[in-house]
Amino acid sequence: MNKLWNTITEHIVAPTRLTADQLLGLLTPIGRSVHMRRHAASVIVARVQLISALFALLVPLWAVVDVLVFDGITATWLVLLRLVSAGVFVALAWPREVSATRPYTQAVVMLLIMLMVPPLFYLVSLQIIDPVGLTDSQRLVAQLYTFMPTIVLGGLAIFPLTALEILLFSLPVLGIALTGMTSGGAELALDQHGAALWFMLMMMGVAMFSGMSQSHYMESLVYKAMTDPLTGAYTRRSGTEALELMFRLSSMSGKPLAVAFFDLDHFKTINDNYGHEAGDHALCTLVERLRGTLRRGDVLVRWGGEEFIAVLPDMPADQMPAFLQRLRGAGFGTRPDGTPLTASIGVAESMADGVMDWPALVELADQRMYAAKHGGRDRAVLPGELTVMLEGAATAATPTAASAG
Ligand SMILES: Nc1nc2c(ncn2[C@@H]2O[C@H](COP(=O)(O)OP(=O)(O)OP(=O)(O)O)[C@@H](O)[C@H]2O)c(=O)[nH]1
Repeated sequence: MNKLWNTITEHIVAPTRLTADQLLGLLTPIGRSVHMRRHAASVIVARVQLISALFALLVPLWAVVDVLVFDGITATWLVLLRLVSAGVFVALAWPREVSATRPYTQAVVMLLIMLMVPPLFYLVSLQIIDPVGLTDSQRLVAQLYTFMPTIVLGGLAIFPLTALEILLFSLPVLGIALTGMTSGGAELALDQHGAALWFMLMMMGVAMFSGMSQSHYMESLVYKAMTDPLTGAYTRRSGTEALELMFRLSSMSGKPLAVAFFDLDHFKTINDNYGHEAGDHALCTLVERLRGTLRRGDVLVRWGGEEFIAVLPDMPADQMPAFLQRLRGAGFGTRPDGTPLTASIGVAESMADGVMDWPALVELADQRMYAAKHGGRDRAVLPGELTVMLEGAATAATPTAASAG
């Protein structure tokens, strides 16, 4: 079964492989990390600006065709419509910074506005052009406008969007196209409506496939640039960027942000007794276990050699014991001699600790990690200096119950 899955995903998203979790991430943006969301948002904003700049030039230029083909009044209305559309495109193309706090919202709004202009142009053009008594050339130009919603659906393919996003962006465009078809009078017969709809749905499918591949490719590149090659955790540099953004977002939304600082106990003895490779293996196992426990949207950072921090958005201090229970269940892996690998953990939470910025939050978690070390290791110190013992945490096969003291 696994082999079949790998073969399928290898061919679909070659040259990279796709895990079930990654596939879920391509279907819906829910749970995407802030980093990925910000990268996707900056790609979307940049592309919207580029296409809008192009359309800001092309849309008024096409007025020459309207003037040559249609009568004076129709051409005047169409030219006016073109000027309004070009104005919207100019506004979208205008140089601007990607929002530091709400990049995704900005990207969605800009993309939606850009996508709605051509279908709305088509809808209004139906009111301007009288379908009765059109000459051949007038009919040809008018029919070209009916393609606008379809072109927009195809255009979605150049954005790194998930399947759900493509669907949501397509719905208003399809709605306008249907409205246009039903108000287009006798010019478009029902059989043509069917073909046009079928074509639009196909375009939507192509856009979905392309958007998902782009998202996956973008995420792979971003992932490579941001992660530590040994463990796959975020590097300290990308981790601090994520922390800064997540702290700002949590302050704005009034939600708590927690940081758990992990330091493996007596890690040096693994290197000394079994070699550096065994030490590397232990670090990778730790990250794998932590990953299994963290939620989508949590961020795991390799802060230093055998020090890691987990950034946990929307995690109030009173949920920490449950979080530690889950950690205990997964364990941190074993030493080469089979004994459990243990860690000392310091946890800080923005609201319970009343900290004003992310460096203070990390500093506090670090201090509590040291308190856990000095208290005897293999334990966690939480806000309010509550200590949670973690004995046995590393025995992956036989998780034990937590005891707070
Ligand atoms: N194998 C391996 N070892 C590393 C890596 N990065 C740091 N280390 C080692 O991690 C060890 C950290 O040792 P210490 O800071 O003395 O801490 P410890 O032995 O874990 O003891 P306590 O923290 O006091 O429990 C050092 O020996 C580093 O060389 C790495 O990427 N791979």
